[in-house]
Amino acid sequence: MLLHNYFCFKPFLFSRRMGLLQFLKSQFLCHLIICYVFLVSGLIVNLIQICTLPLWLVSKQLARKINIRLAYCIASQMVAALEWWSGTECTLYTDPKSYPLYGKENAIVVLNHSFEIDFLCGWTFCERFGVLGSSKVLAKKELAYVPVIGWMWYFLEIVFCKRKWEEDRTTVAQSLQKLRDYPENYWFLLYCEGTRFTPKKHQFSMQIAESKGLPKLKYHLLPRTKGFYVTVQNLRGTAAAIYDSTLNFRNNEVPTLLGILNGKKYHADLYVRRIPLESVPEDEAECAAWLHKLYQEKDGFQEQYAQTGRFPGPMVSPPRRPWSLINWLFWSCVVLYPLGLLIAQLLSSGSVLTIAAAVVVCSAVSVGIRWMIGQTEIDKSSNYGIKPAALNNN
Ligand SMILES: CC/C=C\C/C=C\C/C=C\C/C=C\C/C=C\C/C=C\CCC(=O)SCCNC(=O)CCNC(=O)[C@H](O)C(C)(C)COP(=O)(O)OP(=O)(O)OC[C@H]1O[C@@H](n2cnc3c(N)ncnc32)[C@H](O)[C@@H]1OP(=O)(O)O
Ligand SMILES: CCCCCCCC/C=C\CCCCCCCC(=O)OC[C@@H](O)COP(=O)(O)O
Repeated sequence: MLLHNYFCFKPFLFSRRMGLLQFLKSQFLCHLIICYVFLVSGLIVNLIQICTLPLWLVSKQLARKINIRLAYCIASQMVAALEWWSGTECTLYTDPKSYPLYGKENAIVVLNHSFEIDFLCGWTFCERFGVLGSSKVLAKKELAYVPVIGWMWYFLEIVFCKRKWEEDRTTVAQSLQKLRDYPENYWFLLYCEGTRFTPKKHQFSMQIAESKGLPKLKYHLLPRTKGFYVTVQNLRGTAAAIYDSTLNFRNNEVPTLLGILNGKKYHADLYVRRIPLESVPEDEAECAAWLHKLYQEKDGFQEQYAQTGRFPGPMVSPPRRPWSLINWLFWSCVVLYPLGLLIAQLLSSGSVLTIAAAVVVCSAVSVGIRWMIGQTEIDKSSNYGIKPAALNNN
């Protein structure tokens, strides 16, 4: 019961209306198994990543390729939870001429930051276009310390920022330069809003828009232009295009990672416009103005979605691939078999002390995972964007 409360799930009673599978998906034991597989296999992968360190000195490109596959082992488990466990559907609205290029070139993805699982939907599209292991992001530094994902990112050469421009201007540019000879295609994700959308942050950022004489946005925070400019300048000649991506969910749903774990099915719609990188101005002020205009257009697309329930352009549903499920089944076998043996041994030992110790370890794992899930929750979002930079409690 204690463990159950940590996960804050609504108690489910098996009713005739609810299928057996749906009932199973809502069970705490299933969640515990999924989280256990994720955590233990993730830590094993982190350990293997550490073992690749000497290889970086001998063959950097080989070390990168190995780490791309290792990262896939972790990230695709979360994608499997979304597409195979919860059955969430992902529809793409895009120009059919651009479609064949997705996954075949390096690109900078500009995405709205309004949903707790927007990063996971991004990952799902990465998986479907074969760039999941290599995908990158400009992430806040705090995420580097999150076990499994944050540690994996270190080996993936993810670009971290402190959201303090005086410090970021050199470190971000240096990290981006290192990606110029990356051996496989990647998408570099940039949340130009810099933080997740909340009504308070929106109000604050619109005051800034007003003070700058910029039109107000209804569905986005005012974009930060410096990270965009530095990314475009440093990836020019390497990235072919900007993928301007606007995400929303059907039926005004507010998706969460806990919902996914609970087997709740959502329907994500993503509108993507491919914009050749050469059409982004090289001059910093013009580049900033270009980004502000882009966000005004994105706001228009969200307005259209709110009014009509769809984005412009033709729809396609890139098919889900079996690899994320196969990867999950593989890691389940690897880590559940020894766990089964251990539990059998524990029970046959009959030692109350050992069983109590096992329960304590199990509770600690649950609390750890709950903290990790908390990183995705908007009500635990930082104060960034509502206070002067010096007072930020990231
Ligand atoms: C076909 C399919 C296509 C697509 C599929 C979709 C996606 C898949 C792609 C890839 C997936 C890969 C990975 C996904 C996995 C996980 C990702 C998870 C999470 C990571 C996300 C984060 O951590 S977001 C937070 C970190 N990132 C950023 O902040 C990026 C944006 N920020 C910037 O660019 C900033 O400029 C900065 C960080 C570089 C520097 O920060 P600083 O605070 O110092 O900012 P500025 O100097 O820019 O700020 C001052 C200027 O901003 C104006 N402004 C606007 N609003 C405010 C406000 N509320 N408060 C204060 N200031 C504000 C201000 O006026 C200043 O303007 P100037 O004109 O003076 O610049
Ligand atoms: C197989 C399923 C396993 C389920 C258990 C998964 C446990 C969760 C694991 C890792 C969670 C960490 C993921 C990191 C991604 C968080 C993305 C994010 O949204 O970051 C917020 C950042 O942009 C802005 O931060 P603020 O809004 O300023 O604060």
